[in-house]
Amino acid sequence: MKNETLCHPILTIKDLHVTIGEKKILKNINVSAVKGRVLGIIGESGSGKSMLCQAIMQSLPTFAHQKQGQIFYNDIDLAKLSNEELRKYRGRHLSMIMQNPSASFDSNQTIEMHFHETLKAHFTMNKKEIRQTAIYYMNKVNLPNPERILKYYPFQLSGGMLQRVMIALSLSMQSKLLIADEPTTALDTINQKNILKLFHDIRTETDATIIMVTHDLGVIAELADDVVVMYKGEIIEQTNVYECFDNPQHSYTKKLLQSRIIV
Ligand SMILES: Nc1ncnc2c1ncn2[C@@H]1O[C@H](COP(=O)(O)OP(=O)(O)OP(=O)(O)O)[C@@H](O)[C@H]1O
Repeated sequence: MKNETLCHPILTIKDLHVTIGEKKILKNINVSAVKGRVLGIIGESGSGKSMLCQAIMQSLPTFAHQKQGQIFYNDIDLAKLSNEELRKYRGRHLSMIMQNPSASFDSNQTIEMHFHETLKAHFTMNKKEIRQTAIYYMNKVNLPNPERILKYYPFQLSGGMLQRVMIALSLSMQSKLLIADEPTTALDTINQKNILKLFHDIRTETDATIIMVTHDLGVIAELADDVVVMYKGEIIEQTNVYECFDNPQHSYTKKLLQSRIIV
């Protein structure tokens, strides 16, 4: 576990409420992510984990509304920024690996064009450097023959390959805060292990902050420094990873941990 006394929050969410119609999806969310540490988010399906990630990115679906609250990235409230201002933060500062990669690719653009658009927006790189960077990160996520994949359109790749391209794209921006919403669900076991090793390396070798949403308590045990447990749109437990496993407070957290032992 990284030393928490040396670190300060890069992200602070205060009193966040999100609704869909009359339904309260996120209620009174207060949480911080500390620089250089991994915050794991766990909770049953539908508890609001993805909505929380999207609220942080200020990319909630149009039918969901942030009713209240502040989302500070350092001392900037992201919820107060215009779309144009947000564009400056997305990329080098904040990026998100989503559960469903196909939704975030443009089917009319090759993978190379996606890298080009993304990297050009955040770095001063020429075409050759963009290509080299893309190949470097595609190798990191274990994609075979990256040179060939660059020429492909998203629909020519399998879900697992597209997921890895998305991870490569996100990593290529070297964001200060990386949000990974169940990044390995579309992957087979070998690639899951490889991606988790990659997150492990980012955690130990850089001062990036990672928010990792997962159903897998093994991933939490392996990667997380801090843990948030969500239940029906609320945070019911927030602690460091050792306390979470050794001394869970909430009955739901205890149930989660017990189910892991039984399985
Ligand atoms: N497309 C949608 N239309 C209507 N309501 C939705 C939609 N997506 C999510 N919700 C509502 O938002 C709540 C939170 O959903 P969210 O996707 O954040 O849960 P989650 O914890 O990420 O679940 P999972 O682990 O299955 O991904 C859900 O219970 C649901 O009521």
